[in-house]
Amino acid sequence: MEAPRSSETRWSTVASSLPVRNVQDLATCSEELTEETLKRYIRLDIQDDEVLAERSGEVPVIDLGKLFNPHFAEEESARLSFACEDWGFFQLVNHGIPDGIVATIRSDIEKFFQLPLEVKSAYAQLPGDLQGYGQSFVVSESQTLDWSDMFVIIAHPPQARDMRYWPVQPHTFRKSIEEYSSELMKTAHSVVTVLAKTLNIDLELMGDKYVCQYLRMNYYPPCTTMAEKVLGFSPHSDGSFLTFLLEVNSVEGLQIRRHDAWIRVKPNPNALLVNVGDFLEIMSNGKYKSTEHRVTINTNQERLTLSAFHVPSLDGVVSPVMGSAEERSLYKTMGVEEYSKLYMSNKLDGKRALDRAKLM
Ligand SMILES: O=C(O)CCC(=O)C(=O)O
Ligand SMILES: [Fe+2]
Repeated sequence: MEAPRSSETRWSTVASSLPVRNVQDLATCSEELTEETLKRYIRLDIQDDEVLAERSGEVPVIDLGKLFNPHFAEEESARLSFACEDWGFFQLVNHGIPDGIVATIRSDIEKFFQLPLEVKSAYAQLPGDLQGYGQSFVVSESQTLDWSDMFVIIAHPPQARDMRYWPVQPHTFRKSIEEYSSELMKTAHSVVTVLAKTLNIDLELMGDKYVCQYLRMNYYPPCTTMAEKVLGFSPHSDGSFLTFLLEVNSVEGLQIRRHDAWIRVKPNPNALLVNVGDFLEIMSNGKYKSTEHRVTINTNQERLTLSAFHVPSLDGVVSPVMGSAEERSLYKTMGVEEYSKLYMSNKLDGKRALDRAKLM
């Protein structure tokens, strides 16, 4: 066992979460699925939301190979820039992570969540820790709960890893996490290099070198009785710089907020779904948008995903970088740790952390 590292202890002061019932287990215990237990998950506010199913294929598709091919680079970079400005989301194809590595991590994640609860519980979150097997952040007894379980580890930088959370079952898991993580670091670096150019920001200033990578495996069990009244993940924007989502089993569920409605995202098994996080919105002075999104639940199919959050180092500071001397700064300069605390506490008072970073 390794000693806790400084970044881990620091994160522990950022957040602490209340323990709640395991959702995967609850979903399979039919005698427990009473109105009383389900009450904590029901949302009265989502039935009237407009969902535009017919637009699910519209998320921009960006080809990483083209971004580095002299024949296409200019045009593809412009499309990337448009995607970040107008959508805050894009499907990244030709992303360079070998098929075998993606296939193994997909099957390891499926196998992990199939393990008995007692086995998974060995990785339960320690009090105040963001890492481990458990639920999304819960701050009060009255908070509406998400219909999902998750498993979070820090994968990068290697010295920030806490091996107590690295699963030993299935036996290939540690290796597949390690490989996926390091391939994704390369892919992310390529994307950040192009984004820096589109924003005319020095790559050094993008903080890419000091980024931490959090891997969060999400399990959304089906809800046989009232799928349309619960959410797997309540609406939020990501407290990251960039997020890279791998849809592990291609079961639909993610929705993006767009023009006051929700757009369903059709899973693309060959792509990584990338989104702009709050820190990139701040750094680009609002040019690139950290878009709200949520996850809905199916009646009979489970959804599995892997989110990789690329977050600036807690020691860092994020400030808007202006394109010209005339441009007005729209966001405060925020310490990453200070912002992360705001982000974690926003469920308490319902105010978005990003709005509090705005200068108005
Ligand atoms: O699982 C998904 O589809 C989305 C997960 C997500 O939004 C997140 O992890 O921040
Ligand atoms: Fe998210």
